[in-house]
Amino acid sequence: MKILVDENMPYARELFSRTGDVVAVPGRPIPEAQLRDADGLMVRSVTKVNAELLSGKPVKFVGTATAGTDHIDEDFLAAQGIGFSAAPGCNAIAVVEYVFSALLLLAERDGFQLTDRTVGIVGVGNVGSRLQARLEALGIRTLLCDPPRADRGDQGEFYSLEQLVAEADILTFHTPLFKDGAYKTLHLADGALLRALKPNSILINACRGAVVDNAALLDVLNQRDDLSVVLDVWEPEPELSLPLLDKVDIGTAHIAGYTLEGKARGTTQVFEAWTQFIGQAQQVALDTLLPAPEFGRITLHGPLDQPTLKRLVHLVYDVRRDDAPLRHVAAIAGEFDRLRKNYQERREWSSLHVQCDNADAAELLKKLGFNAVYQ
Ligand SMILES: NC(=O)C1=CN([C@@H]2O[C@H](COP(=O)(O)OP(=O)(O)OC[C@H]3O[C@@H](n4cnc5c(N)ncnc54)[C@H](O)[C@@H]3O)[C@@H](O)[C@H]2O)C=CC1
Ligand SMILES: O=C(O)C(=O)[C@H](O)COP(=O)(O)O
Repeated sequence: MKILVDENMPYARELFSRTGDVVAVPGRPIPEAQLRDADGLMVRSVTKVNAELLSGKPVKFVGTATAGTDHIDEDFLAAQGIGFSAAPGCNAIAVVEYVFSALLLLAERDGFQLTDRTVGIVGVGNVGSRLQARLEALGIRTLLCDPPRADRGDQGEFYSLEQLVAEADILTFHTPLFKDGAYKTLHLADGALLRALKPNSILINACRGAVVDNAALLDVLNQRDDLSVVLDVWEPEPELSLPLLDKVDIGTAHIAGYTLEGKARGTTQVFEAWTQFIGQAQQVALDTLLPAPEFGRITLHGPLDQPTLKRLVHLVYDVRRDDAPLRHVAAIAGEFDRLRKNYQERREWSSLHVQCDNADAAELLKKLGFNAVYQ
């Protein structure tokens, strides 16, 4: 059995080689000749999987080690009887921690308390719901917008996008990219929405670039200098708008989900789906794969206020480490993907063991996802 895996999938070689011969390939562009005798194809979001790529090829199963699936023609796969699995939720914690890193940075820069702000979350799935839980643990008010969930009658209070725009100080997008249909998200944040944002709002997009109309955003930023903008994703990628990058407060190369844990979960989720598909079901415990983190243990004396939380969060991950390199190389063809391929190891907050001498601080840090104890 031959299995093609994207070279940007940690642990793929060691896992998939348990079931066949593994060939690691770049995802953009994928070397199509390698598909002529491949049984399995494991991709990331940069590979468009459709009739053009797979017609006439023997591939029987496609896995994507990602949460988003807009790069996959699922109807085509189903029509051809090709098995498919994505990795829902694999990197949701990473995206949440990216958002926190950015917000704590902007709060320090602009001198505000996050507890004085209302956060509107658009798309309340794996990312959005974890973000809500952590914000609420800190006492930060959230407003949720998720029409598919509201229409399904899911528990919770859901608001319209218009209500979020009218009330939220921070608006953060965590939807899939749907190009059409009842819940279309293409250009969900269009010129009218962007112009209507409250004064001094923060806009965050860490889902898919085209959920925010990037040309309209640049127009609005040329007219309004009160907005702060955090963009991890761009329209289009990898050729982002350099004038827009120049205008945003934080700009990164689609790496919000790139913790080692998040990527490894993506690999293990599709590996488990593949082994089930070929009738050799296997399960993988993530902690048997991951190395010890660079910073493992720290002692926190006293209570947890916002500046202390910011220092702790930034010890694990400071978003500026990804903003500066993008600005440095964005004008050079191929560098967006190179930054992503050579991504410096990043870990999740749970990798940091925090010993606290304050019981409330320990309790809160645990709720936020740190490995905290009171002693
Ligand atoms: N920047 C990055 O590195 C990453 C980006 N993503 C992107 O973020 C998206 C969300 O990720 P997850 O939370 O894991 O996905 P998910 O599928 O768990 O949640 C998406 C939520 O959006 C909701 N939704 C759908 N249409 C909507 C609409 N028109 N308005 C408001 N809400 C809508 C869905 O009902 C669902 O609850 C992914 O589809 C992916 O494109 C995900 C992980 C990493
Ligand atoms: O999971 C998703 O959806 C994402 O956006 C991934 O973090 C993107 O990473 P790549 O698949 O493009 O490496």
